[in-house]
Amino acid sequence: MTKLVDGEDFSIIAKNKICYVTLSSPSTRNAISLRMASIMQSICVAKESNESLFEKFLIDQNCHLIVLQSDVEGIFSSGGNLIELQKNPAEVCHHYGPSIRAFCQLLHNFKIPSLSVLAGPSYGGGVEIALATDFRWSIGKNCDFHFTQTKFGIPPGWGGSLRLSELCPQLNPKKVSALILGKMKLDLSQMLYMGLVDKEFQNKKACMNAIEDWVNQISDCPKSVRDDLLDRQSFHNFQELEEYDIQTFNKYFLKDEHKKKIADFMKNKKKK
Ligand SMILES: CC[C@H](C(=O)O)C(=O)SCCNC(=O)CCNC(=O)[C@H](O)C(C)(C)COP(=O)(O)OP(=O)(O)OC[C@H]1O[C@@H](n2cnc3c(N)ncnc32)[C@H](O)[C@@H]1OP(=O)(O)O
Repeated sequence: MTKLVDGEDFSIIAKNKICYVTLSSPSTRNAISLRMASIMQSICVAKESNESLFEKFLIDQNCHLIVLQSDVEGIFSSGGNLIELQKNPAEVCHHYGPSIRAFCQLLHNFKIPSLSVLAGPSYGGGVEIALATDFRWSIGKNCDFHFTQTKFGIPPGWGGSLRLSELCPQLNPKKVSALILGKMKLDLSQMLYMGLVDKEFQNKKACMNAIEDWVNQISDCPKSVRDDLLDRQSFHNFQELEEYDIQTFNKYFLKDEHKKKIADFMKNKKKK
């Protein structure tokens, strides 16, 4: 196990090719503090053209998956830290929003998949953080999204509005605005229906087992195939993507590794 961030309320640890980002601030229901945001800025903002400390950590630790989780019972995150935002002047909080946005953008844009494990509800910016990852898996029934930003006279500011339209193409910008203006709540059934939650689990053990199995399957894939598949995200034009998929398929089709894996599969079938 290797630690990038070892805070009491916010940690980033790599273990068995999984990077665990854990929120653990029971006293604020996992609100994102100024200190957490400052750490996010220091590890997510790249200096010059180099990779950020977080990206270097993920590469050096050979991580295949980023898991964003809460270890506070009954909450994922309560979003912006209202107490700190109330008592600090704007100039002290100048980097707060951009730092958290950089963290959310890295979760979404870095080449390996990212997953939020939702075992409790999220509020305001906490929803936006949960939306930043590629996938969301729920544990139990209470993982509601509460869009409370306008309760505080502010629109979402950590990328959540755009992510909603990306994840739910049926939610055009006008519908996203209407949802936020309504301070709406989405419950698990709605989130499953909208594709905002990708898998549901009855308990934490089942969810963690599924995460480990996913990473084992990723590890089982030859590195070059894994890297080529992960490079798909750099294409945004479907025609270029189709050409890339055909090119990479032909790169491996009936080559030695492909033939060997077919032979191993057939040999194991005979043993059964
Ligand atoms: C763009 C982002 C945007 C922004 O930055 O403006 C935001 O994210 S605004 C914040 C959006 N968050 C919310 O709307 C959630 C506000 N909190 C609540 O609604 C409740 O606290 C809840 C539902 C999270 C928990 O309710 P519960 O009854 O279980 O407990 P308490 O309300 O007594 O809270 C316990 C304890 O936690 C502190 N707390 C809760 N939320 C926050 C927060 N967002 N920031 C700081 N501290 C928070 C609360 O003050 C209590 O502390 P205590 O010392 O025990 O009084």
